[in-house]
Amino acid sequence: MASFAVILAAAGKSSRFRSKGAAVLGTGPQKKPFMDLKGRAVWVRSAEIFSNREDVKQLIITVSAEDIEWFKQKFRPNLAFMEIEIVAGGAERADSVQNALARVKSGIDYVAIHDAARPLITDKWVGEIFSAAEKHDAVIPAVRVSSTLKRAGKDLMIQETVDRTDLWAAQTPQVFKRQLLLDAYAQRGDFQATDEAQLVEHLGHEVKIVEGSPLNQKITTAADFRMAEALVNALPKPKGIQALHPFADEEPRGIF
Ligand SMILES: Nc1ccn([C@@H]2O[C@H](COP(=O)(O)OP(=O)(O)OP(=O)(O)O)[C@@H](O)[C@H]2O)c(=O)n1
Ligand SMILES: C[C@](O)(CO)[C@H](O)COP(=O)(O)O
Repeated sequence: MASFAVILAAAGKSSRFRSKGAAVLGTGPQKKPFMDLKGRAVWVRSAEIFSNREDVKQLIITVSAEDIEWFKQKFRPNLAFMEIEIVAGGAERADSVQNALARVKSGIDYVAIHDAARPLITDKWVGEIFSAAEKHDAVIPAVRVSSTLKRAGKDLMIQETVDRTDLWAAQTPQVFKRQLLLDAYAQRGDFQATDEAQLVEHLGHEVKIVEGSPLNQKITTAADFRMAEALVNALPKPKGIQALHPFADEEPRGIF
């Protein structure tokens, strides 16, 4: 069986989430990975999909250095149960991932990087992406762009319509052969890639898309959080988690 390390990126500032007038939700940092999503924190919902898997041999989460002590106290049971290592995040997402990548054990075959802010991931989708990674060494989930795309100036006046043919919106978990990702980051310099695939593409290595689901949305704004609240109980529950959480008895209202 191939082995996977999973890096959960959760060290962002959530600046687009904490928009003006956003309700203060509970105590602690008002950051999206820590928000309670129908009984479980956003990051816990993302992590549990991976921690349940036999092929996941290491779980690392990036947390902003300023939040680490609070995070350790607040989520001590979850961290202990899922055996998650905490790594201090960096200024940008790529910095955070690089910090975590340095901690991946040498015997691991593949590294998956998942936005902790994508809590609606399912075991089925992860299985599809992990299987594809064993064939292609570098894979990402993505969905076809379905809206017409416009480029606009700062005045929001449209400058052009962008041809959306063959355009895809990248998602996570992005999965790579461990050495390939190490090589990609070694070449990074100070390039602030917004996803890991860009760095692997820069190496000239092919990256394969696995068609994903629009339900694997990233919580960026408060409106995204409200959408996630509406969707979360419609998704299949992660295997083996039912007995551990207070909302386990809620039947998923199937939209699948
Ligand atoms: N320096 C950073 C920036 C982002 N992330 C993580 O990467 C994921 C995707 O990033 P994004 O949605 O942009 O989160 P934020 O950077 O927090 O959002 P914003 O740009 O609104 O501040 C999130 O789970 C975020 O916590 C990270 O680990 N380290
Ligand atoms: C990695 C990602 O989710 C792929 O779409 C996206 O690039 C993250 O961007 P963000 O600005 O860091 O949320």
